[in-house]
Amino acid sequence: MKLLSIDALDVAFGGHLVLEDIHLDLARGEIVTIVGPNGSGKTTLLKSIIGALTPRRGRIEKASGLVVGYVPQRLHLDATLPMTVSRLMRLPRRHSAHDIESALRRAGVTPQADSQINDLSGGQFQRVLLARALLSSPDLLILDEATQGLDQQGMADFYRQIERVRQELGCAVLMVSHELHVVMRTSDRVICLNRSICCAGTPEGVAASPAYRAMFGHDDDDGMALYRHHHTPTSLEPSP
Ligand SMILES: Nc1ncnc2c1ncn2[C@@H]1O[C@H](COP(=O)(O)OP(=O)(O)OP(=O)(O)O)[C@@H](O)[C@H]1O
Repeated sequence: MKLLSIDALDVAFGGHLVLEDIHLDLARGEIVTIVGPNGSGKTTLLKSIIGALTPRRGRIEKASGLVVGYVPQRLHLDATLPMTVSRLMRLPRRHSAHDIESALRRAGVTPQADSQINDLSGGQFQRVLLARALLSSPDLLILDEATQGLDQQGMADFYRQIERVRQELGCAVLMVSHELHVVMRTSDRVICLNRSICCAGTPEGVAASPAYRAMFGHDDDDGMALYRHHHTPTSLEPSP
């Protein structure tokens, strides 16, 4: 069943067309990653899906009652204002202490509810944002560069957590990432965006496509080696 169907979508800022003729379907339970250079329209596409931007043309159809959880690219918090984990989790809606605790656990982080946000590591903070998006038990989880600022290990751990969440909730995941090597291991499908969709398909198919190679060169060779290991149980498994 389709959760989301995007048809002939154009989005413009002023007279400047940022997304052109986007067609995209999402099914329950799949992990789809959008890759593309800076300014290629990735965030604009996610914001259009959550309804924060109005398209110039085209349609975005959502399954009836679709619940979307959104982890934004950045969350600017005033470092001088005290803010506890519990308070952040209750913005903008109140949730029970039990629900907050189970969302944090599901996101793989267990800070004390009265811990200060400013005292969390980058990885813990990203997981608190993920937990916040999980509070509504989403059918579709949307993440915009959720691993920005994390080191390689933190990133790999974070994406493993996303796979666990997908398994537990059965939700679809649509995410933007610049981490090509991790994307290749985690995603069912990759969409390569540069104002319009240049290529799309399985990670291996996209990585082999001329459009993708023209955009990203061959920097992903290590990542593809890891990816192949991942899918070839007889060869060496990638190191965690
Ligand atoms: N609110 C806005 N007003 C005007 N132009 C905008 C606005 N938001 C985005 N843009 C422009 O739209 C284009 C696409 O931006 P977008 O943030 O979607 O790209 P992106 O692929 O997510 O980039 P990055 O990888 O750097 O995050 C850019 O040229 C950007 O300057």
